Amino acid sequence: MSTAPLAFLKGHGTENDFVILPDPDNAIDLPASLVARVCDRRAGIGGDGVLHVVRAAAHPDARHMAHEAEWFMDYRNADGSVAEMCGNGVRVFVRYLEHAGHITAGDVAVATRAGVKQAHLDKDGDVTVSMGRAVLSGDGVTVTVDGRSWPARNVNMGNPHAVAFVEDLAHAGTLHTEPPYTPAAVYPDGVNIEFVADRGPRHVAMRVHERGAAETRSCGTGACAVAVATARRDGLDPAETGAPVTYTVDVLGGTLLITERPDGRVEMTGPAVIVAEGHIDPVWLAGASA
Ligand SMILES: N[C@@H](CCC[C@H](N)C(=O)O)C(=O)O
Repeated sequence: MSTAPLAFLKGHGTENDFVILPDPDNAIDLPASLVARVCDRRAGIGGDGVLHVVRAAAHPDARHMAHEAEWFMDYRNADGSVAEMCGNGVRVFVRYLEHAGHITAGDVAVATRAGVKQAHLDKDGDVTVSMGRAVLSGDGVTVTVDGRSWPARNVNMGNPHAVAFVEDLAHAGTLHTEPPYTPAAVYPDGVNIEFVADRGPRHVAMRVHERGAAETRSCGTGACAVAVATARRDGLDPAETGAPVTYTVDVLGGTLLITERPDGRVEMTGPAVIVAEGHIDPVWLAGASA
């Protein structure tokens, strides 16, 4: 276990917050227990997840993408589990690359476990990410909270989502624990569950219970899943009309703009903020790694 001081940054995207661990050569030993300790809001730094920043060529999960993207977002949930993709995380990852002097404003490709994502960093600080295509399938689940049940649409954005339309976001309850859903077999690897309420034409609000992190104040892949599920509910499909469809998605920590293009690509635009940077105390690190 390493006991050298470890550089970290703290960042957030619509208050989905992350501990950023720059590690270009993939030299850090990062077991799930250490990720969970780092993300602990009382005994650690605190975050919904870790953005482990590694050169694609240096990571076995990303080497095959190194010809397309220099950097790999090795994403970990707060409980230490590995996730395929994180939408808010990609925006913060891009903001970090600029902060560290690796890129300037403009276009950048980021390797993720859900493939290479093209991003654009605006001069005003917003980041737009081409998130790929949403895959909707019929085999959703029924989600239950406090005696109320809703059918939830199954949407895959590289990671799994179940999208439930509710009358009132308060009906999602406290979300301290994962809402029960049936049948469980639909999501063998777990699922992120979004609760959605209408706010106006092409405008919704959501809350989310994230796999591996409990309720968070935002989920970028979740907002994309919500926008596409809402478009279909509203009878809108850009592939049929040839016109892009944009939804405003309010999350507890801000607002994301989600556009689905006629070719099926989903784009997400939102803020990305670096809050602080420092070093993890080597003594704490040795204890946390033990
Ligand atoms: N907050 C993220 C999603 C992070 C991963 C998710 N919890 C999972 O396990 O799939 C986002 O902004 O997309």
